[in-house]
Amino acid sequence: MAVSASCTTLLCNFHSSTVASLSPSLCGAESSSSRPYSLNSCLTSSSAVACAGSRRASIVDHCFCRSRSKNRWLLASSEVFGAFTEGGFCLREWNLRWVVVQKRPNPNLGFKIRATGSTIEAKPANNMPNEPSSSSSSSSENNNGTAEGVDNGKDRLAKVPVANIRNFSIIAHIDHGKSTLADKLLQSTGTVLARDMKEQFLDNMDLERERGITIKLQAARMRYVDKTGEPYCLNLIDTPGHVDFSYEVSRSLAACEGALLVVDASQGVEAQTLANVYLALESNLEIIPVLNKIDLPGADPERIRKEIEEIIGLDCSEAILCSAKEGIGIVEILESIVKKVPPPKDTTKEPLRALIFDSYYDQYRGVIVYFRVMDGKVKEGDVVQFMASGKEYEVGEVGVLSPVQMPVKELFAGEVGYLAASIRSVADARVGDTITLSRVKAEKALPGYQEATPMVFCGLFPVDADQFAELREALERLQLNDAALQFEPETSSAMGFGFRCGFLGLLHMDIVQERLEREYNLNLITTAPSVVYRVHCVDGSVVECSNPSALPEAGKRKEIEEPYVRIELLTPKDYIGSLMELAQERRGEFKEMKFITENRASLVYSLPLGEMVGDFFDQLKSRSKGYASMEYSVTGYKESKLVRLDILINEEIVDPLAVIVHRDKAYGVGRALTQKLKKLIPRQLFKIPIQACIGSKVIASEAITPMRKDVLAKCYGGDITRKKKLLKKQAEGKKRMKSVGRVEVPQDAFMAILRLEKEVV
Ligand SMILES: Nc1nc2c(ncn2[C@@H]2O[C@H](COP(=O)(O)OP(=O)(O)OP(=O)(O)O)[C@@H](O)[C@H]2O)c(=O)[nH]1
Repeated sequence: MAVSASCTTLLCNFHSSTVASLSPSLCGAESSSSRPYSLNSCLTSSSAVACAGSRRASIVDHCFCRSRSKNRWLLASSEVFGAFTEGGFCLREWNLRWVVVQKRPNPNLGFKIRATGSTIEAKPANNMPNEPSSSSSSSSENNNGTAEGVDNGKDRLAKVPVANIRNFSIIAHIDHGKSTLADKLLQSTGTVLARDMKEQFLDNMDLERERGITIKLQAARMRYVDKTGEPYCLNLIDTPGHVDFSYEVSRSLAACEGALLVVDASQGVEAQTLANVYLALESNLEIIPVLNKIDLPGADPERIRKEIEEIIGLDCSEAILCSAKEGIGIVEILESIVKKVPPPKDTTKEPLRALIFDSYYDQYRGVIVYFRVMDGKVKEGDVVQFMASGKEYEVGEVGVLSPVQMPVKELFAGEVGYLAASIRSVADARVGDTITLSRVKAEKALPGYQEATPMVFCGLFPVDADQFAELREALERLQLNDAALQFEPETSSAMGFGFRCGFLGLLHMDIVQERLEREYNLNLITTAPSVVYRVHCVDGSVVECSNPSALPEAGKRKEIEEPYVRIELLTPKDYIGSLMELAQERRGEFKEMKFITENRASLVYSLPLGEMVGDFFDQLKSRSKGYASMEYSVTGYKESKLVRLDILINEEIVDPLAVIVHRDKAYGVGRALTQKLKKLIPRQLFKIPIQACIGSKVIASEAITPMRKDVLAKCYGGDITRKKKLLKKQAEGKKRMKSVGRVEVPQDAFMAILRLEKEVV
């Protein structure tokens, strides 16, 4: 039965908080849901616009109000898919939207609003094929949980029994196709409209799209009706693949019961495939192997199937052959998730325990917390307590991520969702904390996550000193959504005021720096990255030092320890030699080598982390023609013969150029660094000496010759005394300039150390 209504073409846009403050009875409207709405303000809003064009939109979370005086109905929605961009009005914002229709639409049906020319039609979603609509929170109340007449995208907010919930994650080595597969799953379950689909849908940061990598984990709830007609709720948690972000992977795995292990059918098992599989096995997840990219000419699924069995010991007889790009094998994957991933335990009756796996700060709603309900249930209005911080808040909204936020009434054990409770500080609701109810507290918190510890540090200084306050604010904001980012103020005689910042790795550092420059318009100078050294002083104290220029004086130090990592390299056998050479050049201690298949070997080294911060990864890729991959984990600290190498430019120490190096490499580094700086620093009108020193001992020196003005140009003839006088005056001028002159050190110079390794070793 189609309910269609031609209507006045009025779309009004309100912020939910304004609307929600007015009661329907006050403004002459009846509501079919318990939410209050303001009809009057809706109708008189100046932001009402006529909708032209022939775009379509589907509406979720709708509710109806009727004007008593006029026989008209309003359809309100907290979210509208599809963009009516005509007239400069875009529906894809986080506001309540209203559409005036003349007949009351049936609230039990999902709706699509079709805008054609100057009319809007409201039709039940079932009658509009090809575009997944969604029903609503009201539909979740009405839905009886059957699959009859429902396609997958619709009713994804509907409650299904716990036995029909599947929480899973996708793990893979970087670029093996996680995000592409996630896109296809969203699309084929109708969670995202075909028209709205864009590559890497879950990667919503600009940087993620540009670089084609996943940085932050994302979650999406899908509805899948299996071949027998049984509806399932699938919660997908997408994870990043780069080694810097393996911390995020472990967080998402803790919220799941199963994982799709995606392996590129031409490249096979890579270092991070292994690392992530071990993480998944540790968390007792059901692993479903998926061989992706079978459309590639070089794909050899049979070989890779064997490789996975040999290396990981996982039964791959039922591995799914897939091409995420071409959409092959997607239904098999969905069926397999439903059949193989175990449902969560039904612990709804127990006191609430929900594990926070992510959070971010929204400037209007406070901290938004993403969590998985392990036991119990939580609903709007509940007073919850965050067990680690002890803070209590009243829940203002709970909802699911599908993948945009969609409010629901209640979340039960096994479900994944978000809550907003006007939480002011991220510290109150830390990732890894357990949420419980304030009136019925859980006895024990869930095991949380280890805190992410920054491994790489560097100084960030604004080029323009006036931007210091802006830099602090920008870092504070970024930190709200990136718990792994650390910073503290730092002062340097050469660079002025700035911050010493800690990152998970070089990629993380690069991303933060780029976001600061791009999103906050800051012009920054970054110093060379360094690791945290542990200095044992003669007076018995132990100092942790991430800033080479702050290393205690040689006389005060007893010994310096540096962090070591266990690094595993997976490489085709042809490159074993060159990779062993690379590891040894970087002071690596050989641990073991084994052939994981006939053609591929795994090399394990113990290596100082400081030697990896630099061009190690680039070297690994270039020496193996891109075929090798690596994975590392920090093992602890070890004593090393380290010294601080200072760089003096124009006889002044430039703190940010100081580096901590191994004693045996100091001369090589000193020489290469001074030569490199000579090329990078522009010539001045005076001579600039560049020296590398250990303590007061100069171990390498270079000089930048001055630019010379020809002061004798106008001095014709042979008056030698006049010429001498002019030259003397010029020499004095240069001396004075040298004493007061500032040498501008370009940004490239601070990064020179990163590109030295090849020249030194
Ligand atoms: N030919 C082919 N290419 C694919 C397939 N799946 C993914 N790709 C391509 O492989 C590249 C990497 O895919 P992504 O989905 O971004 O890989 P990812 O594992 O999510 O990478 P990260 O998010 O950085 O960890 C992209 O260029 C995709 O277009 C496939 O089935 N066939």
